[in-house]
Amino acid sequence: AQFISDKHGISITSNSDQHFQNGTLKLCVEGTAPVYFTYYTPLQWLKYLNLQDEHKVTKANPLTLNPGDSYEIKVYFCCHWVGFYPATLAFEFKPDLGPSSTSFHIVRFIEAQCMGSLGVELAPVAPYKPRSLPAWTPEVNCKIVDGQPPEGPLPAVIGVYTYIVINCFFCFGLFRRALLESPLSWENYTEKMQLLLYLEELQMEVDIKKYNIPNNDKEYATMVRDPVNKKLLVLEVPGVSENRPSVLRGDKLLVCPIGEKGVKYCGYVHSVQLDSVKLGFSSKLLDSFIDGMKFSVEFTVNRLTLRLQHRAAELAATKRLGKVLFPAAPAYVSQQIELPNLRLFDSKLEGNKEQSQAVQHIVAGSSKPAPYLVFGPPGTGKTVTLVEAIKQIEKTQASCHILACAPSNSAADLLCQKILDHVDDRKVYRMYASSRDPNCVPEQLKVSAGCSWECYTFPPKEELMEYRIMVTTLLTAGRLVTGGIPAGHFTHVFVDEAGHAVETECLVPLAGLLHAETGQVVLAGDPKQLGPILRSPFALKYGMGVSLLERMMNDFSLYQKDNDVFNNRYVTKLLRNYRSHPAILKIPNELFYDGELQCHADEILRNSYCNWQYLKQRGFPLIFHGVTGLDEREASSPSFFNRAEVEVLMGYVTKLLQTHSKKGLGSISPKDIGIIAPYRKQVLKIRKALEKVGKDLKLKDMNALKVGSVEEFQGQERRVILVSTVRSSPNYAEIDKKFSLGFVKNEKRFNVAVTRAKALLIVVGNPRVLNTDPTWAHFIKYCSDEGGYDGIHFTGILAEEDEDVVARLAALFIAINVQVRKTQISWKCQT
Ligand SMILES: Nc1ncnc2c1ncn2[C@@H]1O[C@H](COP(=O)(O)OP(=O)(O)OP(=O)(O)O)[C@@H](O)[C@H]1O
Repeated sequence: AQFISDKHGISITSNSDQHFQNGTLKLCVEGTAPVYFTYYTPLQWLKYLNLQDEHKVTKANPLTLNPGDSYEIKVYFCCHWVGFYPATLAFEFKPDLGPSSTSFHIVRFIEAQCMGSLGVELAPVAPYKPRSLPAWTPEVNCKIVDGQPPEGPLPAVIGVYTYIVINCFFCFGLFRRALLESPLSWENYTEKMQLLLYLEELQMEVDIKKYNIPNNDKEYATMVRDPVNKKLLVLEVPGVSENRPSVLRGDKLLVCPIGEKGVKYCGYVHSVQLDSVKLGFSSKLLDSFIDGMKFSVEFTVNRLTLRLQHRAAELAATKRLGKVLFPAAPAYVSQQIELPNLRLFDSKLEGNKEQSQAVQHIVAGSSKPAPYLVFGPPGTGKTVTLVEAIKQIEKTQASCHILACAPSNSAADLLCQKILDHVDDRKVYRMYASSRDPNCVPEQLKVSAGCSWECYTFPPKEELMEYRIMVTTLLTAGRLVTGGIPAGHFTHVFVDEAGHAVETECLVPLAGLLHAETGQVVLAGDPKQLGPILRSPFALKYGMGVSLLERMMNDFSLYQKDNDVFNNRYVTKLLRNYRSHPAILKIPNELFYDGELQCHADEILRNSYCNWQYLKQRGFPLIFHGVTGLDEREASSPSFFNRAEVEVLMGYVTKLLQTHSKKGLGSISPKDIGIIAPYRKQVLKIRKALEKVGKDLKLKDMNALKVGSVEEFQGQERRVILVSTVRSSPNYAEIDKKFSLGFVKNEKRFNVAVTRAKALLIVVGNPRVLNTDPTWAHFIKYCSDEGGYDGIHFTGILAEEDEDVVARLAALFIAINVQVRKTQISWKCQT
């Protein structure tokens, strides 16, 4: 405040409060005595900004400003890069020119935003106004009027598992702590896993309550009728698509109309939109509903998934899975396993001894009852190894039934698609949960692999049991247990991306379905990629952040190296990367895999962008494009977007799609490109922009260009990957941490994002913000050293830039502990 305030009768203004006009800054003098204007300077070196005044004021050439005078300084901004450019200017004056005269300073902030028409189109629909809800205790002991659930099977009878929640609340300090602190063992397994689940649930309860909306004069919720299905009401829930709050199709919430006491209406979620949910209520509410009616809203934790995990932890004990979950090394070295001779479906695997041996061991069941582990860095062929083993078992073992699972729907879809390459689709059933949005089901799976996507009703148990291969997410596999599929029916359970799942999730397809002695479990994954996502700091502290795959690798000798070799009867480590150009692999290989990863990607494919005309450096198919955008939000949605990054991304997408087949460069279609962005809003803005690009280029299949979060890309690959990091202000780091969002300071997310590309990787982000994270700093330096840096000027040495400002403030005798407040005065010029 001290430095931005006008002083000694001098005021510094622009012609207009809001916008620069003709780039002019005006100094006005209103005092009674003359003042000497001695110096002005931007406090950072600004390549794109140029200040000029007629008198060419310097210390050696000061200008006398008399009362009533005004003096103009012209500000020129010239930049080729879209983005947001703030700067701090300091103006120095003296009351007289005597040698002992002390100068005084006035500081101004200016901002320039350089934007194209697309950026203008994507502007916030309304200024961001976060909803701050007061703490509120809902009425208890009300009559609940049930609503209309979405079509599909309702949760069947599973244990309720609530008793211990209360129990654990009161006894936590006494015996529970000892249990949590003791190492996990088969003896305490169920109890400890359940306790960790309760801790997680307690945190979920605390988190979700913050979103409850009271019904008072200031705060209330309103709903409108869904224009398509008049029996549904639409409730605005900003942030719901980023799990803030976490609400899925089939979940319930409670509303209470203003003035009504003692009754609440239960609404079932029929679909989750970006910032709203569609709810099914009883006709009692619908009949009296009028648009604009005021309600209180209570969100509830969906306990179904928790109950499935509790049940799995319990069944693990009753079904005696000790030998599976705590595998012992065999007491004696059993005879050499006879490995089957196999003709592989995917002939590529024949050239890789580790992969083909892993398939043989899995087919032979040589690790039983211990799980077989396939682990290794990205793109080393874990998924294809699993898929090959599934196909071989299906082909060679007439009585087999295979359950293939993954933590997410997109990874399970990928598994299913790969299986269908060679297996008759009448033998495969892709089972979806009712929470799955039918619009996200890949087209190929809509016409094969059962028809469950359409109506979410499942065939009778007997019919289901006839399918040779069942593909589900880990949690949806719980339906098979509920549906009474007997233990042992599935002879093999495969879990891909197992490192991404909480152990109790991974238990769901095992406990109750697997025969402890005869069943074969296969886990594939990479502990260096995305791990389990948890809310409770206690659950994390006491070990729930370690996946089953990681626990196996850490704790059991049969999965560890003996004399520097792994025993491939139990475990295979894959190290040949078949996906990416070596330049793309270099940083993750150095940072996460001790340089062990070897590049074996197909030469023609991996080099297919090495001569792309828009590369900064021929032969180096990586671009880091520095953009200083703004991380904006709109209306009441907490999700972020960055228009400047969308514009830069679209520039590249257009160039890519316009690059026709040239020498060494295949033509590319939207399905070969993927765009990864960390926030839902950015994903949507990118999709909107892509529609425009698709129209301009007259492309019909633009929807095939996948845009999604890192979670949606885990396990996926594309010829070209673009990454938008969005963050441009370091101030939001806490939000990212709290909600497990964003790229900064999240190594695993970084690792997954940069290892999806085969031939070209383009990262668009703010180098100043990313540079505060050592992993990103390493990556940006690498791109710059190899000539792959593009975009705004960036020295790469942030500390130096900061010191520069500090030094210059000091030089101006301005105290350096100023808390610089941004945008006191903000001019925007559009170019
Ligand atoms: N032996 C091989 N020879 C040639 N290509 C292979 C071989 N094994 C795998 N690939 C190819 O490598 C790519 C990556 O394989 P896959 O997706 O199975 O890797 P992953 O280890 O599961 O990766 P991620 O950890 O990222 O999920 C695929 O395009 C696959 O076809």
